[in-house]
Amino acid sequence: MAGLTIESVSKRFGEQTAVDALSLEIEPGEFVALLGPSGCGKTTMLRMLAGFEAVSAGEIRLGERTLASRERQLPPEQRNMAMVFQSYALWPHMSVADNVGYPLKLRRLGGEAYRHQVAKALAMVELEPYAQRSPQELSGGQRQRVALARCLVTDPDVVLLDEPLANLDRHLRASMELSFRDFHRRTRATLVYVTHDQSEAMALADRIAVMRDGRLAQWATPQTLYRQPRSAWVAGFIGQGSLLNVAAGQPGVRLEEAALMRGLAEVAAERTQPLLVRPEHVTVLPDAPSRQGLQARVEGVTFRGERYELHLRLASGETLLAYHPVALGEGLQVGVILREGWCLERET
Ligand SMILES: Nc1ncnc2c1ncn2[C@@H]1O[C@H](COP(=O)(O)OP(=O)(O)OP(=O)(O)O)[C@@H](O)[C@H]1O
Repeated sequence: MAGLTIESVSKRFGEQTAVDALSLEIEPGEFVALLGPSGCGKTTMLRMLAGFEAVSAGEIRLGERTLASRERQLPPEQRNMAMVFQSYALWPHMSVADNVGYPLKLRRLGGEAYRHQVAKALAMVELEPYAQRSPQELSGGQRQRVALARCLVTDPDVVLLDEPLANLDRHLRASMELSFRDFHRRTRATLVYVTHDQSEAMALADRIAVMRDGRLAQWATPQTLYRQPRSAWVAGFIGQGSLLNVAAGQPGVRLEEAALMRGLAEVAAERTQPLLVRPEHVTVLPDAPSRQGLQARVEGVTFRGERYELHLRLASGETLLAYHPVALGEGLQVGVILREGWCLERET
């Protein structure tokens, strides 16, 4: 199997740059998410991988083979990639099996080889019992699995997915996340998955390319993005947390409790290093008689089932999000201890 290389790829539509010198090195069999807000260029990047859009600059390669450069654009059917769209685009008048086999018919495959490959693809998404049904007789999740089987039937090197769960309700999305992971484990296909939903990207992908305005903001595992986001923008996009300024540390450094608490005690003018504090690293002391830690006021309380989210305001005026096992009254003065924080790049 071959890896997918995206090297300094740009796409311009007239004056507008939709993708700006993006580079990614994707391992064979890797599950990669392109994540970012609406308009950041995710779909344009996917369409350039598929061959539906030409690149304005840069190069896309699968192993040693150049798929796209300024001089050379391989047509979609010669790339051995398959794409799954948000709308499943199934033929309503064909059975599930015929829908799945359609790409094979286009390649003029018939007989036993055809039947075998359709059966294998249906088994991959656990839809064998539904082979003779029409797509109208299936649930949204099952239709999505038919679309997956149809893209798998030709044994593609790379599967491209454009917000494949966007049309499903929340409950179904969660169960489809599990079936996507399962699907990936069984096929070991290289998957490139476009989404604007960070929790979906975190749950599914081996690595995530976070995009902003056509550029790569960070390229890392979900764990690294959560624990070591490069900038305040990435931190704000991934998970929950608070941004404070501290007089300690430098970008890319983790601060432990003692250094962090000292750095926060400084006057505002000295506190120039932006810092991310995740809510699970905040300890709230509701009735600290010694007035330990920083002082804060409870401004809002939200019940989240297994815990409460506290919206706190520090004496400095900055806001801080914390988790707490029980509800606290709004307006209550509390002490807070920040057990760790992550120093971010200063935004330019
Ligand atoms: N064919 C086109 N002609 C002109 N501009 C385009 C074209 N396709 C996309 N764009 C512009 O390029 C930018 C990136 O669009 P793209 O669809 O790739 O974003 P996206 O991140 O996939 O957004 P969404 O999540 O909303 O689908 C947008 O500003 C969009 O308006």
